[in-house]
Amino acid sequence: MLQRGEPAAAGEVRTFAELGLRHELSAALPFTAPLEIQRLAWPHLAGGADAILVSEAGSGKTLAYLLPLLHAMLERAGGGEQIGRAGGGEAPSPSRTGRLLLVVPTSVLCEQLLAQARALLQCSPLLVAAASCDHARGAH
Ligand SMILES: Nc1ncnc2c1ncn2[C@@H]1O[C@H](COP(=O)(O)OP(=O)(O)OP(=O)(O)O)[C@@H](O)[C@H]1O
Repeated sequence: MLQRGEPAAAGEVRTFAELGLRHELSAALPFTAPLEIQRLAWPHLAGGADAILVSEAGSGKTLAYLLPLLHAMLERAGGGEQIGRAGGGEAPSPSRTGRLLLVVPTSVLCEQLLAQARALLQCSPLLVAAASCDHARGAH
């Protein structure tokens, strides 16, 4: 479990580039500097470890898990090569990238996460989709 105030394993990095975030993702990101929870989470989640992220509301947890997990998928698909949408290339198969399943408790959060993931993936060939069971079950 990672708590606020713990020293970042990645050191006092100041930018996402210093964390090693792939260009396909950083190019789509409106920020250059990671927030504290994003610095703390990075080495664990990008390295494939399990982690529970704990910090106050609005502290940046969404990108803290989304960026390293998408980064890891692109690493599996492209290794050191940048892979992009240029030329209309096909999306890499899930057998190369792995699949990422995000489960959130409400359809509103689902919509917000979908929009954020789509924005982040505008320069990469990964595909994103969402499903909500609100209408089918009358519950989230
Ligand atoms: N590196 C960053 N630099 C500046 N702003 C950021 C950064 N990362 C995220 N934000 C912004 O911070 C705000 C809060 O982010 P986010 O919703 O991910 O927080 P959260 O911890 O998941 O909140 P909650 O606990 O309410 O779900 C958003 O407006 C987001 O765009």
